[in-house]
Amino acid sequence: MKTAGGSDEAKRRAGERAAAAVEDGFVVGLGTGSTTAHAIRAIGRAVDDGLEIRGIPTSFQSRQLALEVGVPLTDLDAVDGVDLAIDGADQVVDDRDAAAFGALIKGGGAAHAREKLVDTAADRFVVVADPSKLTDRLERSVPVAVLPDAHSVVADRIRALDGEPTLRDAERKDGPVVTDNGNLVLDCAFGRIDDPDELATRLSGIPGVVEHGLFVGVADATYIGTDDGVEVRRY
Ligand SMILES: O=C(CO)[C@H](O)[C@H](O)COP(=O)(O)O
Repeated sequence: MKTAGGSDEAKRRAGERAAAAVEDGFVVGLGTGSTTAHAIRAIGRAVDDGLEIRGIPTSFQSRQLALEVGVPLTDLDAVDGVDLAIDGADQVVDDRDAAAFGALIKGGGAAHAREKLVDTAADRFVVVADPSKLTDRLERSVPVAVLPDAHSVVADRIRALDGEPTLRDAERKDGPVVTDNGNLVLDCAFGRIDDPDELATRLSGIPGVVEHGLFVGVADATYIGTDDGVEVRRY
């Protein structure tokens, strides 16, 4: 599992703090990545101790981990709503004076399409992160999941928005990353993103784009694990 950036101890603190917010009877969105994995394991331990919840995984990875640790699973079609979603992020705007305070870039694990579906369906969406994810302005490449047939035309449209798209290569497989839903991923560098909301609208308007990794106005809070505690930002 990818663990780049930030200490695993900080990730564990953030994940376990979020898991502690899960209440009996909850339907919980289970995000993807190394930080959320700590939350899923903690939820699994709570289920062992009698907590009754159902989880909705956002990826093959989170589904497998949930099954391994005994978290009962369901899906969006089978529930009336999602009480809480817990998910990681690649960058989080942590400038209280910025209009985009709390905006995220996600998709480092190429799971952002299902993550956005589940995270936005939740009554409450909590981001779990370590301090390496915090930034004044978003500036990492934005993952854009595209229909396979559309990757070159979408890449042209990204260039027209002054972005530099790179088709994400797979590791230990020839060719590109193929997402859990059979899409390809363009990692799109835009430099510093001053208005993520506007960029998000433009990206969503490109035919062939399945979903992009800008999450603007979606998170309710971020739990930031540090080496000696957890800081909470509320939006
Ligand atoms: O968006 C994601 C997957 O698509 C992850 O949540 C994001 O990449 C953070 O992962 P990690 O907690 O391993 O740093």
